[in-house]
Amino acid sequence: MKYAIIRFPGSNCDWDLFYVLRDVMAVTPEFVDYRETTLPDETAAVLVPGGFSYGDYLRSGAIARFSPIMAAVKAFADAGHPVIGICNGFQILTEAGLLPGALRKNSSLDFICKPQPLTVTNATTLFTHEFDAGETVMFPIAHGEGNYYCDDATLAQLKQNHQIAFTYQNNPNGSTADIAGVTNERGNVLGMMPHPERASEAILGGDDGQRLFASLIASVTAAAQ
Ligand SMILES: NC(=O)CC[C@H](N)C(=O)O
Repeated sequence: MKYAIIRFPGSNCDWDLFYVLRDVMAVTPEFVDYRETTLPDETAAVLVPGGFSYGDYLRSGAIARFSPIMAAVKAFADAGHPVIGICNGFQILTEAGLLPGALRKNSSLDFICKPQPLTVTNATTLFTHEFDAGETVMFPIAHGEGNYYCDDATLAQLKQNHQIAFTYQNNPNGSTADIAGVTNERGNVLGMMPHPERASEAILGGDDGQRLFASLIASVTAAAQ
């Protein structure tokens, strides 16, 4: 089983994810170039990393969504397989229509880089079942466009379908309803602005992020049996 990490021009958290998957979680990651049109054989999950794809021109993720690989990512998600987008990956997945809502500039208009306490709002997803519901975890954020927006009707749906996975305790960027991470309605696609891959070893200040990857790996392993 492989964990496909998509690399766009300007991705900069690709190695962070690769390192955590291979060296901390002991699974097999593989980089996939944005110009590819297919995912590697035996891909069990797709991870869209953080960064500044295409220099964040237009809006973050607005150009990356047209990359050749994105049709394969969409087909993979449509088939019910797990896809996670972190930071710029979240921005790309919303631009691609795989997740509801949009990411706007932080309300302060500043780039914000600091650890954030989050509440695990839904601990039953493919990506969060190793957490306890309502638990506080610390993940860093590092973004200029992390201000999650959706309209009232979408927010009502997100709440009704339990699609809000993580919320900020001290909303740093103006996000609607303190939302830090959401899933699609089916629950197999997660996007989040905070970085679990930068919180997966005690030496980095905390290892809460490991349980997100452990959740994903357990879900993928169970599905393969
Ligand atoms: N680390 C990231 O992916 C953040 C970059 C992101 N494109 C932004 O909003 O600034």
